[in-house]
Amino acid sequence: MSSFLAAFRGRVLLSRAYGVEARRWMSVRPEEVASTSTARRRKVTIQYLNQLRKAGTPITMVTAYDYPTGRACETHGVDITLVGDSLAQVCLGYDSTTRLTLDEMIHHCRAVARGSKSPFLVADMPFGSYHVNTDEAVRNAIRMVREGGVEGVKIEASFEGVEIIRKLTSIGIPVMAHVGLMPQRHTFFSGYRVQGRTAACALEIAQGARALQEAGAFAIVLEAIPRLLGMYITKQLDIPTIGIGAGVHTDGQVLVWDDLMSVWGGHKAKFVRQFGDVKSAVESGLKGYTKAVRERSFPDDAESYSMPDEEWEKFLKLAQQEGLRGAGDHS
Ligand SMILES: Nc1nc(=O)c2c([nH]1)NC[C@@H]1CN(c3ccc(C(=O)N[C@@H](CCC(=O)O)C(=O)O)cc3)CN21
Ligand SMILES: CC(C)C(=O)C(=O)O
Ligand SMILES: [Mg+2]
Repeated sequence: MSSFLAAFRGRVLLSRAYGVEARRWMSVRPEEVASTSTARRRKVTIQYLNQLRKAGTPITMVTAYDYPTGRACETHGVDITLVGDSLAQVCLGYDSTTRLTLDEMIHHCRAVARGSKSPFLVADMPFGSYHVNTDEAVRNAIRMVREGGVEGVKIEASFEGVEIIRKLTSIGIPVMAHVGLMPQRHTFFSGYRVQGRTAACALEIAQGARALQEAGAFAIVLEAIPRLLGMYITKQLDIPTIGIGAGVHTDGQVLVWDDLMSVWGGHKAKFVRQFGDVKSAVESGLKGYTKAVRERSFPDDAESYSMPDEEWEKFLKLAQQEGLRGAGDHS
């Protein structure tokens, strides 16, 4: 499909989903979006992401699980903030994302949403919240939008996600697909394994990705697949691809906050690069604090409060009259 046709089709799909207001809104330049009367006043829209893709400007996506990380993503110009279900492991201490409940996810979405106004805000639908049937998936996605305040949802699925994506898109909930390594299926696959290393498996992933695009996904995460396959799927599709362990030729990249900031002390996948060193900052901060408290160098006078000398003298007299025991009165 030519990119013109794709853009047109995307526009029709979105117009159908969002109505006349969206058609007007979508024809404005992205830098103007913030000043339109749209409710969220987002700077980063689906249209803007597609423009980045067409311009060959890589899209940046980072996970966030709370208000301060949401604020940081906003302040430092991240394009998409993802409330990933990695939340379960890096933030809540579960051993798998499959343990995360929808209520827990929504609780964190609300915090991130309060801190993140301009990046496009997407959240993972937790394991089990979209698997039983399409009606339940719709009901739960609506909760994530209405209660969680997210703009789009992400689901880990290949062909089996087509119907859900079609339905959610038709009612105006943008869906990001996620193929390749699907962490919510780690038990079935006996671990977190690179996917698509054989011709047959690669073909299945490529065809699945195409089907999810046709179903209406606005973007797709490619996780842990060979870089050649990441490049192939990116060329094949008209929607942005966001890679994590899918090589450098995808339209964008995503990493887990705790991985890229070196907070996460657990297993580190091959695709992780540590750009920040929060772990060292935390270590030196806590060591310094506990040492200063123990040697009574914290707090100093500037970090505590004073009172007028005459009030202090009056207080001591009053306290003595009342029979209180205090400073210099312990013997
Ligand atoms: N901290 C963190 N980062 C993540 O990226 C992440 C989470 N947690 N939790 C949820 C899922 C789990 N993910 C994972 C976990 C492990 C590997 C991993 O170790 N993969 C092997 C592949 C080995 C192979 O098949 O050759 C690796 O060595 O990279 C990959 C993705 C991605 N998600
Ligand atoms: C790593 C990203 C893509 C994710 O799904 C998560 O953080 O849960
Ligand atoms: Mg996830």
